Amino acid sequence: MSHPFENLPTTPTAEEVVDKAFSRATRAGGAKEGVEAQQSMLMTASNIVSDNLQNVAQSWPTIDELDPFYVELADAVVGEAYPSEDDPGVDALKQHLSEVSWAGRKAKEIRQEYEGRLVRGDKDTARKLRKQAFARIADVVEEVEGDLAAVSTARDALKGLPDIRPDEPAIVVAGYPNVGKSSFVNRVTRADNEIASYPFTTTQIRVGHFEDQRIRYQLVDTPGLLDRPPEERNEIESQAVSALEHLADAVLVLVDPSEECGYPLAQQLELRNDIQSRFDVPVLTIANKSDRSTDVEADHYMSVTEDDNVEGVLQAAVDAVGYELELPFDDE
Ligand SMILES: Nc1nc2c(ncn2[C@@H]2O[C@H](COP(=O)(O)OP(=O)(O)OP(=O)(O)O)[C@@H](O)[C@H]2O)c(=O)[nH]1
Repeated sequence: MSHPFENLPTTPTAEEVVDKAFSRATRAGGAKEGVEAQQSMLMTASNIVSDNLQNVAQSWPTIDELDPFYVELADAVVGEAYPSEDDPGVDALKQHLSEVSWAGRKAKEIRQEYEGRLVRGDKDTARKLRKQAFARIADVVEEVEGDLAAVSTARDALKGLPDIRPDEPAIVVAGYPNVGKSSFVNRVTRADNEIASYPFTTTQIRVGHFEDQRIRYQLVDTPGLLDRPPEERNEIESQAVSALEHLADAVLVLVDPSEECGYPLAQQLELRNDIQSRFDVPVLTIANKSDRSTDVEADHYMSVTEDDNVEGVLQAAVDAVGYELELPFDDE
């Protein structure tokens, strides 16, 4: 499994749950007669409803136990998927899941309540009571119709998350549009279609991979997130940036001193300063397009299109990550 939401099963609709429960119940009842037939129908319908609804809730990971990167990212993704809720995000999702679970338990309770009464009556009374119980079970499922739909929406949105792993070293690439971020990522990650994109609000998260000393590194490009001043990010985008803070082991801020990208260098460096103050990991300033200009003080210079020092920058990024990962051992 590559991320905790990848294998979530499809969420049934309320109608599907009810249809399945009652059609199976009819079949089960057909095999028996009299009061027994009614008992069997009730039991089947109630079991199917409670199993299906409780499965919905149980198929989800316990969100609070996930890596904070996933919690933040899920919060942003679900927030985006629930535009009309007062308090969108994973808290709303948790609430929907708990309603669905409640309905599953309630279906069981209704069966228990009617079971005893069914045996005591004659055939006609049993039939009447069974119908009553069915109506109540159907009502309960209908009550969580919206919750099931919301769970389904969240599931679909989260299933498409890119394969980003918080337990693998991650180098985040930042910088204004057109400074050369995607040229860099494409240049250094293996070309075998490894770049996975995830459309996210107005933006994407792109992940590519490379290996160094048998360690797999993730190179995360975030066009639309870390490519403009923080005040221009909406709430959901800011949250996605918080997720990246949990993920990043190093950040490469690409700047284009030639200003061919269309943004003044001073503005690009301001973004770098903001990222530096926000991220708690090494942040390297990489001046790209060195074939055009080197007119800035940077940690490294490179030109992606000329292939100049691209490998050197990658090595510097790996070294920065290594420095981060080894820190705890240095304290001993
Ligand atoms: N001369 C020169 N041009 C470069 C260099 N690196 C990238 N470019 C050009 O700059 C333009 C933008 O590069 P991209 O890689 O698309 O930039 P980006 O930062 O990913 O842009 P967004 O995807 O919009 O965020 C392209 O036309 C590249 O060919 C370089 O080192 N030198």
